Amino acid sequence: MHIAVTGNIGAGKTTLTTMLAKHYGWDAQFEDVDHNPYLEDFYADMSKWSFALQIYFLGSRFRQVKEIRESGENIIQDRTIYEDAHIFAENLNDMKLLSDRDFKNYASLFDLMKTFVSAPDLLIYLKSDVPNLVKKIYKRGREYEASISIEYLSKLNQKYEKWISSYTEGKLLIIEVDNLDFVEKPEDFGFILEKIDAELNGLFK
Ligand SMILES: Nc1ncnc2c1ncn2[C@@H]1O[C@H](COP(=O)(O)OP(=O)(O)O)[C@@H](O)[C@H]1O
Ligand SMILES: Nc1ncnc2c1ncn2[C@H]1C[C@H](O)[C@@H](COP(=O)(O)O)O1
Repeated sequence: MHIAVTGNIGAGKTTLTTMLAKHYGWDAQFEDVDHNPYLEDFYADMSKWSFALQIYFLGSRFRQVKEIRESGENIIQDRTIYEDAHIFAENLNDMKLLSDRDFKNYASLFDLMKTFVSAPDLLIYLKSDVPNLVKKIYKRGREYEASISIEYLSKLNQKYEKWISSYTEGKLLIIEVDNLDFVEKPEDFGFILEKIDAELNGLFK
C-alpha cells in the first residue's frame, strides 16, 4: 500500500508522516532536503537555480516511486512527484523564475516519467492558510527558508487548491490542520487517525 502526505511548505507533512509511520508500522520516505545540493542556492537566487532544482527533485522523487513499486511494503511518502510538476515547477514558470523553454523541457520529461508512476492508494492533503505556514516555517528555523515570501506561499497555496479540487487519481483525504496540534495534543492526533482508519477500511472492502 502506498500512502502519501501532500501540502504546502510547513503544513506539517514530515511531522505527520513520521508519526503515522510509527503508529501503523509503515516504512517512511522523506524528501531529499538536508543533502539537497541545490536548495540553499535556489532560495538565494531562484531564477538561476530553478531548473537545476526541479530536475533534481524530479529524479529523486522518481527514484522513490520506483522503490515503492518494487518493495511491496506499506510505505508512507512525504510529498508526491505530482507536486513538483503541478505546484512548484508550474508556479516558478508563472512567476517567470523558470523560462518557458526550460519549463517545456521539464514538462516533457515529467510526462514521460508519469507513464511509469501509479497514484498513491490514499493521498492525505494537509490544508493550511498562509499565516500558519509562515509560523511553522519560522518554528522549524531552516535559515535559507527565511527568504520565502508571503507571495510565494500564497501562489503555492492557490496551486494546491486547484490541483486538489481536480484530483481524481485515487482516494483523497483533506485535513484542515490550522486548528489541530497533533504534535502536542493526543486527541488531535486521534482525530486524524480516525479519519485515516475510515479511509483504510474503505480501501480493504
Ligand atoms: N499541527 C501542528 N501543530 C504544531 N506544530 C506543528 C504542526 N505541524 C507541524 N508543526 C511544526 O511545524 C514545523 C514544520 O513542520 P514540518 O512537518 O517540517 O512541515 P512540512 O514537512 O510540511 O514542511 C515543525 O517545527 C513542526 O514541529
Ligand atoms: N519541486 C520543488 N521545487 C522547489 N522547492 C521545493 C520542491 N520540493 C520541495 N521544495 C522545497 C520546499 C521546502 O523549502 C523544502 C522541503 O519541503 P517541505 O514542504 O518543507 O517538506 O523543499
